[in-house]
Amino acid sequence: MASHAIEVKNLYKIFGPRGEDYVKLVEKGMGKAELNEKHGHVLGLQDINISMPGGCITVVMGLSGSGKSTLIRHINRLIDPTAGEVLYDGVDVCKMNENDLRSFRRHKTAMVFQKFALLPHRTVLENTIYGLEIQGIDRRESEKRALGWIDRVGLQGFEKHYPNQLSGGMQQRVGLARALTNDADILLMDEAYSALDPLIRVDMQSVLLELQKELKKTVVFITHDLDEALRLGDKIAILRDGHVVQQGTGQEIVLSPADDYITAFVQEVNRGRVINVETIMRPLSGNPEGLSLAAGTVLETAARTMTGAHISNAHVVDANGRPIGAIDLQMIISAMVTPVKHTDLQAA
Ligand SMILES: Nc1ncnc2c1ncn2[C@@H]1O[C@H](COP(=O)(O)OP(=O)(O)OP(=O)(O)O)[C@@H](O)[C@H]1O
Repeated sequence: MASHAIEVKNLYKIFGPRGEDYVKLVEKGMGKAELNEKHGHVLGLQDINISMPGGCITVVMGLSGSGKSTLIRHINRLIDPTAGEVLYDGVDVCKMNENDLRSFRRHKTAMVFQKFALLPHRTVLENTIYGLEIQGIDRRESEKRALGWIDRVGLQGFEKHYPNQLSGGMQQRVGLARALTNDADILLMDEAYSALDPLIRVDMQSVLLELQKELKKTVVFITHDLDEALRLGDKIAILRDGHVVQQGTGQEIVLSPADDYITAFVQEVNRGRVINVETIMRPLSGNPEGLSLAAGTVLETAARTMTGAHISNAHVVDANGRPIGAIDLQMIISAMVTPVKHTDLQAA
């Protein structure tokens, strides 16, 4: 069975008329600044290798100009690569002929944009139905589907409203309903929530997570916000100057940042709300002691539960209630405190 995974392999994008000529130089170590200075070409992406598992949310994050948008646009080939492959279910999107590409874009991918991209003169229903209309789907069928999604994103009662009658969060819900209506396996979300107020943004993250539990789409979500990445990402890839600096789960990145760039990103993170008990537990030796904590419990909750019960030992149990490890308050507190960097000590 197809996994609906996306594999990005050895992907390069060098902007400029003769990008291909410079791949070798970049492979040999020429960086973005030098390529621009000496050859007037812009290094957009450099040797990107990311597996985006089917049915999971992969977050691509990085500062402005790091290559996030360039990368996501390769997935539906709005941008052609200079070298490399983007495989979907094993087929290279970069080698598809025009017909296959059109069909892939229309049926397999849907995009949600930061600026909503809603048509102002169309109602919520008409906006949601738009993609189906283009596909020539029967009006009654497409209306039924669109109304179902409008309902699922919490906009029932607003079907006849126009975009300018809706708040930003509601407009983004329309964007999401429209994207879901065409039943694509891949959902591409480019800074989709970045323009929203913080509370609405968290609200929209919850909507996505709730829907994803059931829909299991292959979501590629671009953001420059680490909290958002940690909340949404089953997997996170962090870009800098067009290359991947680190990829892994949020826990892996917060616990072992690959370099100073990532350390700076993760420094402000509330580790107690990100790291799970099973990430730091030690193997059981002997009978399970103290409180029982479910795997998936974050450290902050574990600490609160243990201190509330005046018990400093606990064991972690899996979904079947089987003990899988042991933990104590000291381990929890150590993991919650950001490690002091060597350079900080020297500066002190
Ligand atoms: N069409 C283009 N021509 C030349 N250079 C480009 C083009 N598109 C992007 N770039 C350059 O490629 C690099 C990556 O840009 P990209 O827009 O992918 O970054 P980003 O991480 O999405 O940034 P932002 O968060 O600001 O959108 C930047 O240096 C950018 O200037």
